[in-house]
Amino acid sequence: MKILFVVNPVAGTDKAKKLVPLIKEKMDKTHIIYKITLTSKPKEATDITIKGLEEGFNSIVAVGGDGTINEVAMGIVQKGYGTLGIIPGGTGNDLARSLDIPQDPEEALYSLLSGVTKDIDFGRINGKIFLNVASMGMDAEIVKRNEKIKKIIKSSISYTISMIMTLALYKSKRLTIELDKDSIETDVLLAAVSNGKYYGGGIKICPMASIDDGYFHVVIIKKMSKLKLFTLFPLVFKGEHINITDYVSVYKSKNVNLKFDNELILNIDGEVLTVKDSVSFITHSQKIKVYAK
Ligand SMILES: Nc1ncnc2c1ncn2[C@@H]1O[C@H](COP(=O)(O)OP(=O)(O)OP(=O)(O)O)[C@@H](O)[C@H]1O
Repeated sequence: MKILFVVNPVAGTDKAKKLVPLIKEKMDKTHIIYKITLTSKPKEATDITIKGLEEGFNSIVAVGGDGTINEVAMGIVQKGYGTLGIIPGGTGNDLARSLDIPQDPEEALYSLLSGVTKDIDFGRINGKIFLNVASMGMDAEIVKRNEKIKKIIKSSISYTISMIMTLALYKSKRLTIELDKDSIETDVLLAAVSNGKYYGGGIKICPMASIDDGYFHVVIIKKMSKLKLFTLFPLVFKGEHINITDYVSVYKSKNVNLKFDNELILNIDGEVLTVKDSVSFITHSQKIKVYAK
């Protein structure tokens, strides 16, 4: 094992940066060759990963949130080798949660050093990859709004505030959802293409999603009255919304194509992307090796 730790100093409003001394202290007690590199700008983690793999580091550990993990994974996918490690240092850390990686950074490091790995699926969309959840509709608007609010309120409560504001203001969107075996046209509040179970800081959007089964689970929440929405929404936190079958459907599919008028805001592993007219989510035949049990 030769490990490169890629630390995003701004992840989790500097939570990841504060983990550097802990990583040094614990790693110095081992005989493992390691290096710690801090990113200096967005997207740089991909280039750092590629360079690290070329220098002979076989394990690249993302120290940050889901955005950092995604960028490191992109480097591993581009090179076609290397094992991904995760030390949760972000705000939400939902992929770690979906993978049962401890939220405590020290425990996550020990778990990683035990060397157990798992091959996980990932999806492709417009040249990007996603490991956890790609979603659209109300929740993508929540993430977009949260990007503004978290600059003012530097705490995970910003997400709750964004959520309440969006619940009150959001209008549904007409989508045609093409799956392997079905095509559905409906007004949706939210649709989530899930590889992992959790997003948004622990919301169990898709309890039946399995990160290594080769499929996406697609959760579709249909248009409903605001009153109904306020009663149904709390159920999402525990994954109980899927029992409200009048409004919520779940499909299993290898590929998903969405068609819509004008623009759609997507939330891909916590990052916002705006797309036009249509977008496809494709399961990739390649897998990513991750330190997880
Ligand atoms: N040095 C840097 N300066 C500014 N932004 C950076 C830097 N390094 C990485 N980034 C960007 O920070 C963004 C957020 O990272 P990340 O998702 O890991 O943290 P988070 O948002 O706190 O956690 P989570 O997604 O789990 O809620 C990413 O889009 C990444 O490109």
